[in-house]
Amino acid sequence: MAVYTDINEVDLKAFLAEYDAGELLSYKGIAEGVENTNFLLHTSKQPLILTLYEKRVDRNDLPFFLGLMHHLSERGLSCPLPLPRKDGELLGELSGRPAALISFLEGMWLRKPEAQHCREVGKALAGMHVAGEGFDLTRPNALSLEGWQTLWAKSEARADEVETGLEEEIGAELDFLAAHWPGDLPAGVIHADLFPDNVFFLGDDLSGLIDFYFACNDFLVYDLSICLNAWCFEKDGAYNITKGKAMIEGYLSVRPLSAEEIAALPVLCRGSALRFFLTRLYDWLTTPEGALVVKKDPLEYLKKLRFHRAVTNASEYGLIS
Ligand SMILES: Nc1ncnc2c1ncn2[C@@H]1O[C@H](COP(=O)(O)OP(=O)(O)O)[C@@H](O)[C@H]1O
Ligand SMILES: N[C@@H](CCOP(=O)(O)O)C(=O)O
Repeated sequence: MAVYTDINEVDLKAFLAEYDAGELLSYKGIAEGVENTNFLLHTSKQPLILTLYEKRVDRNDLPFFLGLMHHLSERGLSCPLPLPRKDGELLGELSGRPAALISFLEGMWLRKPEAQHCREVGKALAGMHVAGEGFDLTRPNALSLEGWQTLWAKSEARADEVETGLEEEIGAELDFLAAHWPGDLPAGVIHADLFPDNVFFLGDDLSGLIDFYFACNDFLVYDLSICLNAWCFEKDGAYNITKGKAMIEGYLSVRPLSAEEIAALPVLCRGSALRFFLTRLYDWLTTPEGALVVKKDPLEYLKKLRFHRAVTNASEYGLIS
């Protein structure tokens, strides 16, 4: 559940008065999500999402996230559009938190995505990469090689509580990735968290992408590796090559991949599996029992990481050369 900050009607009405958003009819907290507090608002004009940015989001990054949604939306990507206030600002404040109003996106996320949906996600991801060209703000990826080391330093001593031998295994993995991470690949704005819960569908049609709060600048194909990890494994831990093939074909139908990008895919998949393992491990070890947020299982990503370690060629992900 993710309603960390409560709001009252008087403050909300005062906040809304800064926008040309109509009269407030109703509002309710949204239980889903991990990072921020979200409310669904109905006004006399339109449904809206109100997001209050919580502590883990750096206030200095908000112009990047909100500006990016605006940029992508203007270029035809279906994603939430931040509403400007009457003074032109995209950001306000409510209950002591930075807060924004964004447009409501129709659709719901798929609990059991199939290969055809993975194809749509591949297309939409490449569409986002193309639409992101020309966005003039930049944000380095705080969750790449350096950030992993920082996170690991906070969890390393207790890692073996989760599985014996982890301290050694992850230490070696970090060394491997530091030595083999690609130096130069096509880069741009990536979503960096395009998991099933951040992609909406209406029936079998993809209706839009949400949750740009990990977006940053990095290798474009790294984003594809994140999606292969998030969408193409089954509950039993097996990689589903049919889904992977569909996702890669969908991506390639919009944006080609160079030989260097293809060759780098196995190591990038290792990196993205490690990235989600590390954030989950940190949360696993530090979230107090009884907290209102659902802790995600780090071992799911350890299994994926071990799978990628055995991959020698991108064709094992379903890529047909
Ligand atoms: N623009 C939107 N349109 C419709 N629903 C949204 C929108 N943004 C967020 N939501 C709802 O709020 C939930 C949590 O949003 P999300 O951005 O993923 O939060 P968090 O960053 O905390 O993980 C989503 O699963 C969805 O139900
Ligand atoms: N996708 C991440 C967690 C971030 O959650 P989100 O609700 O912001 O997408 C994971 O699965 O570890």
